[in-house]
Amino acid sequence: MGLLVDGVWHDQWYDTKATGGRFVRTESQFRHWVTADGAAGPSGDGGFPAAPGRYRLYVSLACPWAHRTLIMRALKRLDDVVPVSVVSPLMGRSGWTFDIAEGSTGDPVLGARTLADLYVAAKPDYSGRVTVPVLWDTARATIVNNESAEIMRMLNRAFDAFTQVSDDSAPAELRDEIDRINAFVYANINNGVYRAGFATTQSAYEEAFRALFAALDEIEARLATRRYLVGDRPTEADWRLFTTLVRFDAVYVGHFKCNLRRIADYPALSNYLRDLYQVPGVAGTVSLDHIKRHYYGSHPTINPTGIVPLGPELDFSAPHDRARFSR
Ligand SMILES: N[C@@H](CCC(=O)N[C@@H](CS)C(=O)NCC(=O)O)C(=O)O
Repeated sequence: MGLLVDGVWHDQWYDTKATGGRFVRTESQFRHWVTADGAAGPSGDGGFPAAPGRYRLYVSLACPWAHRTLIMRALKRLDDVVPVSVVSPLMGRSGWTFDIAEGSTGDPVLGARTLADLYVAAKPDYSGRVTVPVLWDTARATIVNNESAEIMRMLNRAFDAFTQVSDDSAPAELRDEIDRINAFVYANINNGVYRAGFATTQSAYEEAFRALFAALDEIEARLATRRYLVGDRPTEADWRLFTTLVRFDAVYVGHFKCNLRRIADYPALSNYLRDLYQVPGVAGTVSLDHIKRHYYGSHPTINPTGIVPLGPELDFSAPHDRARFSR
């Protein structure tokens, strides 16, 4: 694990000293948008028109943020339109790599050895973290965007001319409600598990842990009376929650010490998780192998032996009770 300073790689762990042991996630820096016609989006510059095969998505199958973009690509059936490269699950001293022997698909575009090579190719003096997901533009040889929330919204609509799937997972009339739930889920659950797991003081851990389980209780209550978080079809809000839930019992309970309850102990959340998993296309985006190998193998300050636990037994394909809610 490390970061780039003026384009040079430095191998160092997160610095939590300045923040009282709290893990604070940094802002993504590449914020251009692919749009249907190449006009500028909500941030960054224009000049990135949607086109089949032009943009490549770089993901880790382990990473919950990258995972949400991969789900959107699967739901919109953009597999041939936006090709994907998968990094190796292990994030070691060189950060994310394209080590094929370790499970990466490699990088056919630049023949890069590490993800940092892509960041430097896009911006030779880049300073900051080298994170997945990355949306790369092969025409301009640069990073369009490295913020998963925004890449999700691009995949949701910008490529509609090249897919049969016109579904909108963030429809305008539900947008305010989706944004409200997303903010709550992000702060307390998606990022909450990391704030618990990467805390370096007891009080920072306890603060994150309490907020996490209070939020899960609140979402459990909401999902006891409705099939999805917002509206009567799965929306972006559900997919953003899903990527944390699907990792929870395998990784966050043990590795990140989020062990008050498992998702399996929540009746509504566990059925909801299976319901979403069984949506066509979604199961193919879930790799518990990459997920477990990444977390247990890449954080030596938390798990120095790197031993990957064999359990728990999980079956997301088992029947669920969610069809009782009318659509
Ligand atoms: N805000 C970013 C966060 C992405 C992120 O933090 N990804 C993690 C993997 S789960 C990463 O690449 N971390 C490497 C690092 O922090 O050095 C997004 O949602 O796209």
